Amino acid sequence: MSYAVKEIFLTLQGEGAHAGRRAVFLRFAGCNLWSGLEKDRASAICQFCDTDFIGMDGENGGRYHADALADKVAALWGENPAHRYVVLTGGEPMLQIDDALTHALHERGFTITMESNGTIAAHPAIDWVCISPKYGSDVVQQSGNELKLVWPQIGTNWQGMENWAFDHFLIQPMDDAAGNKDKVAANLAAAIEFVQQHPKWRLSMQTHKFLGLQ
Ligand SMILES: C[S@@+](CC[C@H](N)C(=O)[O-])C[C@H]1O[C@@H](n2cnc3c(N)ncnc32)[C@H](O)[C@@H]1O
Ligand SMILES: Nc1nc2[nH]cc(C(=O)O)c2c(=O)[nH]1
Ligand code: SF4
Ligand SMILES: [Mg+2]
Repeated sequence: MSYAVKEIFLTLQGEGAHAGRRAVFLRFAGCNLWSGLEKDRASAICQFCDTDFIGMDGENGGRYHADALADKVAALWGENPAHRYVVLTGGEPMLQIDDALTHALHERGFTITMESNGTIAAHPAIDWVCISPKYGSDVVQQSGNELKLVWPQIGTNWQGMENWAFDHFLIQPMDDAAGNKDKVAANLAAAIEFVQQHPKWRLSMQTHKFLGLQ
């Protein structure tokens, strides 16, 4: 099996309970909730995506086998073997993650986080499962480490999600893919209001966006 990779880069985890942690990001190409083409955005299940995940043309992108991919992740991490941390994202990473890749990353000492929309069951070897549900999709992965709900999503049954088996419940304000500042401000206000009303949930900011990181 080979993997279609959009990009791989060293940065800090920007979101969630591990925000601020040094991390190699491995972004897989392709998603099951949107083609990634702007012409399809309005008819997609997930319409607010902030990410280009089409093709293999990004930094260190390409088609890799498991060992070559894990070697590339390790090379980007660098010499220090301690606290090795990789974030598998996309696109939808569960379309491609398998035994061979998780094994190759673990062999090289990495702790593996995955950012997934939860429509495909998480691979059991992943160390930290972050699920971000999308309204209108069927979330089968209702357990893990963090549930990161982008807000607002009209119609979302967040009350039902409070019974899912996660350690952390996070609300992340929806960024506007078209860059509309008024929408961004309104979404931030709605997210703050939500957390003020529902203390089970904590605010997750996309800190990389204001830190100037990738
Ligand atoms: C690009 S997605 C890739 C992983 C997976 N497909 C998913 O949706 O979880 C990575 C994270 O960014 C979040 N995200 C995407 N677009 C966003 C936006 N416009 N505002 C805030 N978070 C966003 C997703 O919900 C997810 O938590
Ligand atoms: N720095 C940084 N942190 C992130 N956390 C989740 C991200 C993602 O796109 O999955 C992301 C990302 O794209 N960049
Ligand atoms: S599910 Fe994730 S990668 Fe797919 S379109 Fe939505 S936010 Fe983007
Ligand atoms: Mg991102």
